[in-house]
Amino acid sequence: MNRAMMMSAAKNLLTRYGSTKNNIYRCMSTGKLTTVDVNEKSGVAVLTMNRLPVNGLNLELLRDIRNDIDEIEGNKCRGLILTSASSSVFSAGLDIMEMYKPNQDRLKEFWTTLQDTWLALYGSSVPTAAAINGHSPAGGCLLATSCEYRVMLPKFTIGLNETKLGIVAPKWFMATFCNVLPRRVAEMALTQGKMFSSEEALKVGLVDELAQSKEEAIEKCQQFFATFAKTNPFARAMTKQQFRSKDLQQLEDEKAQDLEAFLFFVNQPSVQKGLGIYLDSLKAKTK
Ligand SMILES: CC/C=C\C/C=C\CCCC/C=C/C(=O)SCCNC(=O)CCNC(=O)[C@H](O)C(C)(C)COP(=O)(O)OP(=O)(O)OC[C@H]1O[C@@H](n2cnc3c(N)ncnc32)[C@H](O)[C@@H]1OP(=O)(O)O
Repeated sequence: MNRAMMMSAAKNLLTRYGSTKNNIYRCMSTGKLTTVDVNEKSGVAVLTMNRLPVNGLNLELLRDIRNDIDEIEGNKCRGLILTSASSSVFSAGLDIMEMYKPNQDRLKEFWTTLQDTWLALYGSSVPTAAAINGHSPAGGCLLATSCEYRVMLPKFTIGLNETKLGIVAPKWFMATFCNVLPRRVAEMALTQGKMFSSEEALKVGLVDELAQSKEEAIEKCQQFFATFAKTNPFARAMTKQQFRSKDLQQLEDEKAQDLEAFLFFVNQPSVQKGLGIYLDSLKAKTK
């Protein structure tokens, strides 16, 4: 984060917390594929992804999540908990249909919106946590690891499985993973495309706690936010943003090249072939 960005972030935060210390605001859901419910007492917003069956991250869902994050920030919420309306899938990651035989204009818009959603979530000044109430591969894992804290239900899986699909996780996916896991564990898991069970994820630190139900997971996320009760929100947010500034700045600087690399990679005939085979294998499962 450069000096100008830092000053602007500081100004935003001062405006937000300066005069509103004791007020609680209600956030409104902006999208059709998400809902946002605010606990009026705690001021914590629960952002629920609701694109069933698997919360595949298509352009519209990403837009809704992005707009919700902006609204939650703007409405001075005290925390953001990301979760899913499905009882078995947090998010299946990027909707592969967006990348398979794509319309090129939409493909550009899709990737740019993913970049912006990540910048907004990873760099959010509001405390963030994920209540991971289902499987969370690839882009689902990216969303969860972009948050500051993770509580997961048992018997699901989470990880960056891109190498198993013949694709490469972009640098900022990897940086997000490395912000959570020891570097050695992250490198092994990334190269293997490893999906961790909930129990394994807890053991390596990919998630912070397990919970037996979604309600319990949300409660544990709220308890995490309560650990900031005696901290100054401005100092807290600036510390988080400075801690993450290298990763954020890198994507800000390389956004155009990252988009170009994505477009080039996705349009390779061998990648298209691989995506088609993978989609068929997913569909064959349900027959
Ligand atoms: C130098 C490099 C520069 C740039 C890099 C370039 C490019 C690439 C980077 C891209 C990074 C990619 C990130 C991703 O997120 S890719 C997506 C990865 N996701 C997965 O592999 C998950 C696949 N899904 C599953 O494993 C299971 O669906 C899941 C989540 C465990 C749930 O299982 P279940 O409840 O049994 O549900 P089904 O499998 O029956 O699925 C129901 C239905 O949904 C369809 N579906 C599932 N996942 C996806 C998906 N990700 N995209 C699109 N569609 C999906 C599935 O086919 C079923 O469809 P149907 O029509 O049969 O009902």
